[in-house]
Amino acid sequence: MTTLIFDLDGTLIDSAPDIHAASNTVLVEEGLAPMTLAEVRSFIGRGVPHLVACLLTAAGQDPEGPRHARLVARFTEIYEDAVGLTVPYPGVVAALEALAAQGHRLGICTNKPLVPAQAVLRHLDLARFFTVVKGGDSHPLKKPDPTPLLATLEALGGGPALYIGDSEVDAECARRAGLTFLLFTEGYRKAPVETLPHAATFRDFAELPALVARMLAPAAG
Ligand SMILES: O=C(O)COP(=O)(O)O
Ligand SMILES: [Mg+2]
Repeated sequence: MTTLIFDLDGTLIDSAPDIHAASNTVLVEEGLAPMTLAEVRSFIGRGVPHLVACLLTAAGQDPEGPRHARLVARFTEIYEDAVGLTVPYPGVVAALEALAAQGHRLGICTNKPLVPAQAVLRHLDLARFFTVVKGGDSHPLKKPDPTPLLATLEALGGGPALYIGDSEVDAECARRAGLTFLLFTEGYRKAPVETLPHAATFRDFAELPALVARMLAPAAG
């Protein structure tokens, strides 16, 4: 048994369509042009203030101007329970069931704010798997700072742990926290796999229970 901590957006769930829709609502309300799903997806991973700064920059606006705080507030309001377009990646539920049945303690450390993170976990019936969920606003610093990941681990009781995520931010956070990192390759990562520090990769959640078992097995020989 060990502690397994998961990232959320781009790892357990494909939430980009809801984040895209909320982004375009705030852009259009501001008189700015809507953006494509691919563009908005590339802005996900460092929390809402960063996402909004990217939206403003891409729209040719000052990312630090007075609009920033207004758009963060409006995005937060719209996105609080925007769950209708979000789905778990294939195989996620079965993998979590298998890992929970093996007695692993499961938690989440995401840069998504806590309220929408909990809303989407409830909506997709995933909340039952996780005893601890930390959001991007649960601590003063966000990933890649190691503080939220270490706080998640501590809340889960400490001990040996793996962090499972999809992005540069997660890889860097795990490295700084001293946790073994497993990279899900089908999420929102922008850099090539080989440029991210990681212990192993997987592209299908059906592979994860066996991969976790391999990572925890005492080294052969
Ligand atoms: O909401 C974000 O920007 C990222 O969320 P994640 O940390 O779950 O990938
Ligand atoms: Mg992610």
